[in-house]
Amino acid sequence: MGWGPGWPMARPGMAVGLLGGSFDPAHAGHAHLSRAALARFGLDAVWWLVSPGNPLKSSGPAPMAQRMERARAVMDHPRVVITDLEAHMGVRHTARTLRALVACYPGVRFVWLMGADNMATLHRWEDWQEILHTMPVGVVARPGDRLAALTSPAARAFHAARVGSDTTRGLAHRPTPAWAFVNLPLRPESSTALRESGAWPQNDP
Ligand SMILES: Nc1ncnc2c1ncn2[C@@H]1O[C@H](COP(=O)(O)OP(=O)(O)OP(=O)(O)O)[C@@H](O)[C@H]1O
Ligand SMILES: O=C(O)c1ccc[n+]([C@@H]2O[C@H](COP(=O)([O-])O)[C@@H](O)[C@H]2O)c1
Repeated sequence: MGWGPGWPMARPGMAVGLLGGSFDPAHAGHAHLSRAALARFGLDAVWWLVSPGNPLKSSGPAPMAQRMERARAVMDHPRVVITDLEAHMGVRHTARTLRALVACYPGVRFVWLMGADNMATLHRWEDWQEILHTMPVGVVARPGDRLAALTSPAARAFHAARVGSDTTRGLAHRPTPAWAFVNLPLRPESSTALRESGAWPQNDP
């Protein structure tokens, strides 16, 4: 598996945040998280990894082309790149994705980004400890999930690796394991709410 045509460019030393997600559909909460991550973690770019399908979700998302189109409409920012790299690589488990990207982009300082809800369940992901050893992790507050994230099995297991809130800007350059939690003005948007409201096509059966 190697770097391919159409993949985003990144120079060694660049700090790049990776926001994996179902984006079914993308919404203003994702855009808010991305802008905040650029500022709070001192990132040069954020790449959205629009997932072929969350390994823990039983029903598949809407077709990739539809989700990519919506993502591009929601997030039009010079430093945010919308990608379907996991589909190209044929992977959907994050540990495998991160392994591949680190190998394909030597010298690039990646940070895995996620909302607090995902930090709360990280211990159920494949090779989740490896994720924390592969790159620093930046977690962004989400309504209702702050406490669950900060008391989660992953947070407890990696308690000593938590970076203070005053030093999050250099997160990408920290030795691993390192993770940071940032409290932002919370955004209530969720893809579930949009699907339930009928504003987004139902999943394929
Ligand atoms: N409003 C939000 N605030 C902070 N983080 C968010 C927000 N919405 C989504 N995220 C984060 O963005 C990433 C991708 O989210 P995802 O595509 O699953 O959207 P979602 O709204 O959580 O979807 P669903 O409701 O289907 O679970 C996840 O890490 C998630 O925690
Ligand atoms: O690797 C795993 O086992 C794993 C389990 C659950 C979720 N993830 C990833 O977490 C990201 C957020 O997923 P979602 O569905 O909450 O948007 C997305 O990139 C998923 O592939 C990964």
